[in-house]
Amino acid sequence: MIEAKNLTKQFGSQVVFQNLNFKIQTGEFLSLIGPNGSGKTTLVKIMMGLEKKSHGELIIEPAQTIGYVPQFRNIDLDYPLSVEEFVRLNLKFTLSPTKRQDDNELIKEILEKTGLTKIKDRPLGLSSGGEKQKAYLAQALLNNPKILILDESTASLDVEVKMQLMDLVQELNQKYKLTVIFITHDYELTKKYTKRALFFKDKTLIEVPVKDVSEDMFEMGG
Ligand SMILES: Nc1ncnc2c1ncn2[C@@H]1O[C@H](COP(=O)(O)OP(=O)(O)OP(=O)(O)O)[C@@H](O)[C@H]1O
Repeated sequence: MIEAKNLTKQFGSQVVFQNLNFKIQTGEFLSLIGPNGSGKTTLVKIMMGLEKKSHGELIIEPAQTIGYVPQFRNIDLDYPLSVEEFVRLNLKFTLSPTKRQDDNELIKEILEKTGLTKIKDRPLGLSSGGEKQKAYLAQALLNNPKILILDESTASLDVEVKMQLMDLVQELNQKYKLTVIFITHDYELTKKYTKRALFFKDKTLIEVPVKDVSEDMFEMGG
């Protein structure tokens, strides 16, 4: 479980958000929504220990490791690594043959889980947008996370490809009780895949059941 108590973040005199109070239960699939600049990325950075909170508390059990899938960015056609080599980048280098054997097993399992086994030897640069994004997802799964954060990971993918990626994430959520936090500006995906939204409004965070999520919550700006 993740719990925030009066969590506040300021950059200098600029208050990004104040007095956030929320709980995220293990195995939940929820969206984190709100206008540009409302604090979504800042909040997940605090969760990942990359940014410091200003006041309040954020409690995450130590065993709840976090995997992070970034926004889709295209990769050059001549990028030199294969899909499998790219996924391996997140493994720690080891000289131990036993550890290497375990790593090989792990990579095999992750490629299988993410549906990348068939194309593992293909140059990543020549893979489709959806396949590239699955490779980022596979990297995020390497450390056996209990919480997966998707940071606008479906933005700029075709609708069908977005759905395929989200179907895969949903399967992982259900099979492994993975907690999924989906940062998004996509109304349709929020409605289809998540049960609940945390909505940034007026520098605070409101908990909204998915049936009450409306399109105007996704309007850009502030
Ligand atoms: N390191 C920083 N120093 C100063 N201000 C920052 C820093 N990081 C973020 N901010 C500011 O904090 C606010 C929240 O930014 P954040 O990136 O968390 O918003 P967001 O909701 O993720 O936006 P978007 O939907 O556009 O990605 C913005 O006003 C941003 O300019």
